[in-house]
Amino acid sequence: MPKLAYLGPEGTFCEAALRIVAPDAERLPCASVTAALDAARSGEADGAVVPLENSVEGAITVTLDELARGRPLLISAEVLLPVEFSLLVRPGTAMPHIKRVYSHPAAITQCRNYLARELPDAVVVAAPSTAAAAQEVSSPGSPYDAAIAPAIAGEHYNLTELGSNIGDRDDTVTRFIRVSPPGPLPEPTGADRTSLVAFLRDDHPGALLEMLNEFAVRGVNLTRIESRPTGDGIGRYFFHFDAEGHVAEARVGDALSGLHRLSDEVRFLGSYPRADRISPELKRGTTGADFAEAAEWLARVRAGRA
Ligand SMILES: O=C(O)C(=O)Cc1ccccc1
Repeated sequence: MPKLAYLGPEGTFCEAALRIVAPDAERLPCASVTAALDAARSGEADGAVVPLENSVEGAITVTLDELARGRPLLISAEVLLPVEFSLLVRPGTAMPHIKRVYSHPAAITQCRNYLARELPDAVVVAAPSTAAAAQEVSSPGSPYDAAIAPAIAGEHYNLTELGSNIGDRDDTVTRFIRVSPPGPLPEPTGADRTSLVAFLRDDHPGALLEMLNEFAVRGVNLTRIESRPTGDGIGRYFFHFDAEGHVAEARVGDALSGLHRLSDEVRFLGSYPRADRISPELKRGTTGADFAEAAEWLARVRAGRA
């Protein structure tokens, strides 16, 4: 039974995602995304489940930055989890008593309209996770009056739900990933995603366009691109890419080697089945058979047989 670290404590969305991706795994709650990934890196856990992006708020940047640096980890699975937020208080607290609200930054930003409408004067403070906020609010001496967290966290920490489904949109989805130290890749399924990070070799006009071109000319569709600061000064960025397909497929493998040739460093972050099971539509000339036929043709040319 694998042991998987996750952003705890019990009751986070991350735990719900972990239960979907690995129902039988032993769970190791951690205080932060960094701590969960470190547990996977050190061998304290066999892997970790962490949030990567949200359909409303975008990237969970701590995860992007952690995966780009330090000991490499590979993504082996993803989960799309619909997220619904509740306003949770200690029993007996009424709306007018709420002066300080506590929650994970991604939850706070997704409940902006509700907070502006219902609690315009409340101070809103960032917590390490939604369930950490609920746990804190449940302690009698807490300086916080309410937490924004999954309803299940309210049950777990004996809180009362004063508002349910308080997110600005009711179709919000968060994408979580399972990562582990490098090892055999999941087999291609025909509906896969490949994640990677690329660092520019030198800054020049069209540098990003050249990177994108490596995907475009091989018919590889991108599902996410993100620039993140390297930390080495203003204007210095590296890039995260999610692409349709598996590195074992010719067009994806070729695009990655092209990117490798023109980048300072490419860090491969994994090829794994897409949670939505959507297969890419391949343009004529970009299928595996097309690449194989072209390689055979080139071999004939080189052998003087064309
Ligand atoms: O804090 C949690 O419960 C998490 O899993 C992180 C998070 C927070 C808000 C939306 C999605 C994920």
